[in-house]
Amino acid sequence: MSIAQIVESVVDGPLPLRVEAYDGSGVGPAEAARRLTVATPRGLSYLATAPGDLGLARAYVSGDLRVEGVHPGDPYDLLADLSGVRFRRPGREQVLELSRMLGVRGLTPPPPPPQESLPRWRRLAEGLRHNQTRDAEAIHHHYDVSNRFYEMVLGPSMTYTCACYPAADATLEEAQENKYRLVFDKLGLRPGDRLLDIGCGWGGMVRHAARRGVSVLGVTLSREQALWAQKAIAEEGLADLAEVRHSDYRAVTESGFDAVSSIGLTEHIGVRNYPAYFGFIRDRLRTGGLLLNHCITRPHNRRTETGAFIDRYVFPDGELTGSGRIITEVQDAGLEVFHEENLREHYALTLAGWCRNLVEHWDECVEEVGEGTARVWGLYMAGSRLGFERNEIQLHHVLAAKTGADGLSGLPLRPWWST
Ligand SMILES: C[S@@+](CC[C@H](N)C(=O)[O-])C[C@H]1O[C@@H](n2cnc3c(N)ncnc32)[C@H](O)[C@@H]1O
Repeated sequence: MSIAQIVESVVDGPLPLRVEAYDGSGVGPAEAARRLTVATPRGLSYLATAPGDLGLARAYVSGDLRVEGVHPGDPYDLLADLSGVRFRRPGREQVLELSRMLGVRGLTPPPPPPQESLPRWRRLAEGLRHNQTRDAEAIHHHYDVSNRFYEMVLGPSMTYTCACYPAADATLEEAQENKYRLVFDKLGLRPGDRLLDIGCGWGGMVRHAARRGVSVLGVTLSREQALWAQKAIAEEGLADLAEVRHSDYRAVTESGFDAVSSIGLTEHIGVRNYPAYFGFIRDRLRTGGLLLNHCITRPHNRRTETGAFIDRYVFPDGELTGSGRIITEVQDAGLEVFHEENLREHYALTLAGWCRNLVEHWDECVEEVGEGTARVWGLYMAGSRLGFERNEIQLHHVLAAKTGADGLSGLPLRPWWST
């Protein structure tokens, strides 16, 4: 049996792309726009031993799975092709043949632990996630890759979250500026106010607010981000109003803020920590202060991990749930929700913009971080774009107030910002 025959036997329906392998076999339309080549036995073993996104990603990132017809900085079309393919479980004959080809005894995964020990094991594993040391390591893994690399991918705004496109043909830069304007306006900020921006990245929101006379404290767990942001603040002469700290947000003790912005942090927190997280924000706000929480969500309210590939290669320990769960937790922390909106399609456009940047600066990016890392970023950004387009993930803004005991919010009767 050839590798192509094994592929053919596990694919349900026609293949939209051509697949070839090192044994000389091939399957799928010869004239297809995209071609995948399993170039080595190692590639085959990655695909066979970790079926699904992780095996595919391992083989692709290591170069054992070669791709023609897409740029590695933007493999969107390849992922769109693959997302239409339905797989069947391989039969016993195929598994034996694969085992023989790879020289291993059997590819069947080890049996799962007995049912009764599963809940205990899960509780143990969850307990190990999201302590301050492990969170610091996870953030270091993703955000301290290289500031120069992020400059090339994110562009001058150095903003690593969903933009808000005023029109479909707006540039990424315009859309990021518009997002900061939207957050600033939703929070009703005025000169002299105090803002706390948790998970501040390279300080985009911090500088936006400080330029408008607001006194801002930003915190990030990434040392590289903090150093970059501190330099940018000094160069722009904003040091009187703006401070970026390299710190866990949980270490902030100041309170009485007029507003808190959290842009792209909630994904890192872990759902079971939401009560502590929103409670922390409540305690930092003055009575009447506002929170704007901007985060990636699921279209349902179950707690989900981000997927094996993203968890292993991109964002360790990320977790997502739905906007309903976020709103429930905000309310249970004692805050009053005034508004929420979904910017799902804006994130697809943002990711397309980042992929365009990665393609444009590909050689320099590879030189900066190595081809494997550059490929991981291309893969995860293009895959995330597809996820937003297909409504597998969304992006929600939740605006809430710390309303006082008298119930007076002091807010205008209708939304006070322009969309
Ligand atoms: C997706 S980035 C968003 C950065 C920025 N808000 C932006 O829009 O570009 C997430 C940020 O959350 C920060 N972060 C994650 N966990 C944190 C924690 N426990 N304490 C402080 N910052 C944290 C990361 O360091 C990073 O700056």
